[in-house]
Amino acid sequence: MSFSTFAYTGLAGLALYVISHWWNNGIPRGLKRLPGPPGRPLIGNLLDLPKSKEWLTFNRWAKEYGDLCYLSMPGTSILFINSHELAKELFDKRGNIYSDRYQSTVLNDLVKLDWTMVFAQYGERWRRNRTYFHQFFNQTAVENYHDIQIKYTKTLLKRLYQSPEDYQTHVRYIIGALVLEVSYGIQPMSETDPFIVLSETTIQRVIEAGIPGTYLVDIFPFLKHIPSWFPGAKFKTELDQLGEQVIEMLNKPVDIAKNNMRNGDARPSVVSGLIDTFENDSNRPDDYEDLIKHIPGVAYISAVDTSAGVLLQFFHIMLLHPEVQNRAQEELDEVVGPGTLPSFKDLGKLKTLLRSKSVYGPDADKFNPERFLDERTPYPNFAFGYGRRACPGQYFAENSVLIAIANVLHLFHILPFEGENGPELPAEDHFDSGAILRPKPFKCRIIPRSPGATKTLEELDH
Ligand code: HEM
Repeated sequence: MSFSTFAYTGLAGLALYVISHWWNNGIPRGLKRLPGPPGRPLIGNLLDLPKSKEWLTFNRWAKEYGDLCYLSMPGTSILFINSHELAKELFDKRGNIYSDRYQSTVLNDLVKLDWTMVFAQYGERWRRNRTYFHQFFNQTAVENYHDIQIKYTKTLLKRLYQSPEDYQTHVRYIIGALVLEVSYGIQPMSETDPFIVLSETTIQRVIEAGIPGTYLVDIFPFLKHIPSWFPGAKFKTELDQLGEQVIEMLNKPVDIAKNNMRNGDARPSVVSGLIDTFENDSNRPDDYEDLIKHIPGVAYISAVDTSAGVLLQFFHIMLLHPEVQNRAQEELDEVVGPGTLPSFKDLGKLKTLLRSKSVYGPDADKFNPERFLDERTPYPNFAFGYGRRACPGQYFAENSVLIAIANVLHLFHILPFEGENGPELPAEDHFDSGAILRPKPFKCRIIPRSPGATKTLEELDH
């Protein structure tokens, strides 16, 4: 096929595709369109998708259109579910039909991330991988990681004491190191460790590539068939390279872990646990070597940005709500006492930390952790999703984040940065856009709460 024939065929295909989609607007005949922003001819709601502060637009749509809000555009449609009850009904009760994942052309087909449990289609392969994952991250299994979580919490305290202005780097480092150690038994010594750098850059690129609209091929999936040499097909080479980077990220730490096992100096980890399981199993699956890479790999991909994001939100919230900070510190003083660090046992004795009005009442939008002092208030675990695809890392995440928060609050005050014109506070909505909500960088002061806290910090051995 000559170049021009190919180009014309492509354009004709595009026109047919757009017209047919526009004709029926993605809705089967005989059914009514669900409520949602009206959209434009040909492109539907493509331009309605917000480019920043998405949550504000989503919130406005929820108020305007109700529990269900529907958007359609070439290539895909989106249904927002704006009620806790409806989400429970669909994902918990009807999980057998509503547990699939959106198959992204960029992430699934081109970067080839369909092996990860996060993006996998609902089915046998996903179920089996989730069972293996669960073995290492269920509510009882995560107790094995308490010591490692305490170790990195102490590292965080020490680093905050030495260079509080770099708190964001410290948070990302300790979460990355914690997950590397749990997954592979590897202990990275600093944020410049090659594994940390490789995984940080890879995950960042995956997150960016996954934002709908970063690549046109997400909107016009047929573009994935054009050959890499075709003008304008640079995206294919870029996404191929990203796929190779992901494979490198999966392979390298497993090779090190296996090497350590051969030399007899491996720490227990998800990788060593899987190798032990498969070694003694005559019925092990044919692709067990892949599972040894994929199970810790998916833990790493899913754990770091989410957990670090929540910890960074904690600094943001404490700055904006000093009264909540004081209240939590008073409670820590009562439960833990001076000269000692909060432990996992103490967490059970502490009460503290979404916005569903039907669940939390008319002031659901207000940051008011005291509402959880009332034992009738439902625990907000729907932050981890609903139904069969709900987050399987929830217990590990809660432990990592809560032990760090309790320790930081017990020893430090988080205070506004003193600028030339007085105290500076980040705005309430000072957040980056994207699938994982993270505050944009902001300055603050993190100082020991008392001479006793300084002494405890001086004595830390990490
Ligand atoms: C505070 C931190 C975290 C939050 C807020 C969070 C939240 C979520 C949410 C909302 C989902 C999607 C659920 C759904 O589709 O209904 C999810 C999925 C997932 N999370 Fe987490 N997560 C966190 C930490 C972690 C950690 C630490 C791990 C691993 C140890 C992890 C592993 C996963 C995996 C593998 C999935 C995909 C599950 C599937 O599709 O079957 N997450 N998470």
